[in-house]
Amino acid sequence: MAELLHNPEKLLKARVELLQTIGKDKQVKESDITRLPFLQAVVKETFRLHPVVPFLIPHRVEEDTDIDGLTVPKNAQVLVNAWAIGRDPNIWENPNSFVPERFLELDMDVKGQNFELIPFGAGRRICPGLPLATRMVHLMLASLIHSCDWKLEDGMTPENMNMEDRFGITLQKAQPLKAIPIRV
Ligand code: HEM
Repeated sequence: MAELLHNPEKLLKARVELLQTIGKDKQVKESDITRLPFLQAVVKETFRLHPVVPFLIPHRVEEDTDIDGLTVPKNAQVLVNAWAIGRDPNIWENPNSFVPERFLELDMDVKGQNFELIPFGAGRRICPGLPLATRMVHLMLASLIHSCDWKLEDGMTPENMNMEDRFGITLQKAQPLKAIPIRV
């Protein structure tokens, strides 16, 4: 929601997609999500810029492991910086910009097959809550956009919003978002 309010043209685009696909008077259902490619792109772009668990969960190496000539010794604790991977300029064009459209042309998802985008981790310890979480995130975001229009609190504009992240086990907005719903 913060990125959408920071980029109102993307919010409008997501809203138009919802209105054209679902209509004004029906509620969004889980089964509608596959018909909402722009909404899916918005969620991927948000996971890229603001991964919920920025360093994943710490892993311990079971045996000396060679990666591209670098030896990671047995018992080392490994943190995977998903936040930095999501903003790596060698991978992403305009890495710090919120451009959901980039995913419309990319065959890439968040299920651990594309190491450029791993908000749920990958491999045998990938998040087991992924199917539930992705359904709920899409459904909640779609419902918020579809049922209301949104504005920022007084004095706040898209340009002067603070979009910095605060790091911990989970990522938070450095300055919490205050958004005001407008019934439509
Ligand atoms: C948007 C929501 C969520 C995100 C982004 C997320 C992300 C993650 C990440 C990054 C990991 C670590 C993976 C790794 O280190 O390779 C993880 C682990 C885990 N997640 Fe989630 N998660 C979410 C929701 C959920 C939900 C809804 C559940 C349960 C219903 C859940 C249960 C777990 C469990 C049990 C683990 C530990 C798995 C293991 O170590 O084998 N997560 N999650």
